[in-house]
Amino acid sequence: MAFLLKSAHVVDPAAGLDEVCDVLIEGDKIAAVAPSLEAGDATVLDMSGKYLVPGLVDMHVHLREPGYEHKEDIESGTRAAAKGGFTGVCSMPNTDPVADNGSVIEYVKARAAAVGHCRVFPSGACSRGLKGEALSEMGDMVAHGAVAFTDDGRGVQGAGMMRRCMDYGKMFGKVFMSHCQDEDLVGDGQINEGAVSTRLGLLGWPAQGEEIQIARDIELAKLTGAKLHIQHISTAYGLELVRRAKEEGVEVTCEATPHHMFLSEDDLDETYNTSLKVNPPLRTQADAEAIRQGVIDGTVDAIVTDHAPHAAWEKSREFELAPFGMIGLETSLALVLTNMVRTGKMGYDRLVEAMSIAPRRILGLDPVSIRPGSVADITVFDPELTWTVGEDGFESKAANSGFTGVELTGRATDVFVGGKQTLAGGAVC
Ligand SMILES: NC(=O)N[C@@H](CC(=O)O)C(=O)O
Ligand SMILES: [Zn+2]
Ligand SMILES: [Zn+2]
Repeated sequence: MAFLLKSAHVVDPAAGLDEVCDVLIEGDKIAAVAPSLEAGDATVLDMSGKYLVPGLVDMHVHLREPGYEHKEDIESGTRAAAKGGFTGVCSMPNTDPVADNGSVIEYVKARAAAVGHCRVFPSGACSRGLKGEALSEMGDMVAHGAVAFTDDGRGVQGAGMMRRCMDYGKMFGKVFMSHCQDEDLVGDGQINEGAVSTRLGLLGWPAQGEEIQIARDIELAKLTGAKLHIQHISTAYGLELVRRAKEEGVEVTCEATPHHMFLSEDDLDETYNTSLKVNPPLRTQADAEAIRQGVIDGTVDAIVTDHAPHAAWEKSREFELAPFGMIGLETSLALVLTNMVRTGKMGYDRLVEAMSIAPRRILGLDPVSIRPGSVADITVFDPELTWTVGEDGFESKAANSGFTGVELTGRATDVFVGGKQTLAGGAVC
């Protein structure tokens, strides 16, 4: 199958492209990129007015399969990813059974190959059963295609355990993605500790409950030489710790979510909207501003969703009993376009770095670029398309978005994965 994508505004800092041109896809590869290409036998798609970028990758996604298919499964989660403009996602291991050995990794890959609407790069647990007690089968998982290690959903509580994970696992060359949460300090904390938690009568979760483990893991990365990636960073000081470590030359990267960039504890009110209950919690407006600044200046390497679907009945409970997490795959690109690019805070090139180039680099995936010979993983979006979150439902099985009812401008229209169209005119194929 061949496609000629005509007259799109191509942005790819890795290829030095920021101009209107045509892109020819033949088979699974990009065959040509030039101002005016002949169609030949190719299907011609007019992309004028749209932006075309190297396929977006979300390196933090909970697909929930195996075990929690009532929340999401690999088909529905990757369907949501395609709708949101993604060509690939990194799946988290907090499934049932936990992805802590090669057979669960193999299962995720096989399901993704059979029913997926995008590529799935599985991550594997650091510790067996996410218990923080014994090492997972890291070598077995890597042999079956795991791209990273993480106990996401929990912090590894013991510093000695984290050290052993890093010391052993670093021989596989994969990155350690750290969910930073000191359970003793956070306890049953529900939202950020401060005036809002006091007013709403909810137990507080101090910033230090996250920052202590960020500081610890940076020190452990220095001790072991392992590659470290801080997940869903939410506080200004946590980001400052990463900034300083980078300046010192430590191999550390970090990611942030749109909800930590564009929402804050001040969005929580007496409605006790459980969609706003996330781990780590929404912080202060100053924290959100610092995270946005970090995305602009590159201290935040990657924008991720931490797409965490839950069934309606699980979220429709008392705030303290509802699980943590919100969905994000279908809103991430639009939120960044609306709040960062349209407002002039950052350019399309920075968006491509944070949502496409950096995630692949951190996970050690093959780079994708808009140039001849590259794999044809491509995202096309209309920067002028205005829509309201949730108005047509979600492709995800879940609806626990913190942005429902918000009007956004910009949306993915077409996606290609290995030359195969997975989103066409806004509809998942
Ligand atoms: N982020 C969340 O609030 N929830 C995640 C776990 C996690 O990412 O830590 C989940 O699995 O539901
Ligand atoms: Zn987490
Ligand atoms: Zn997560």
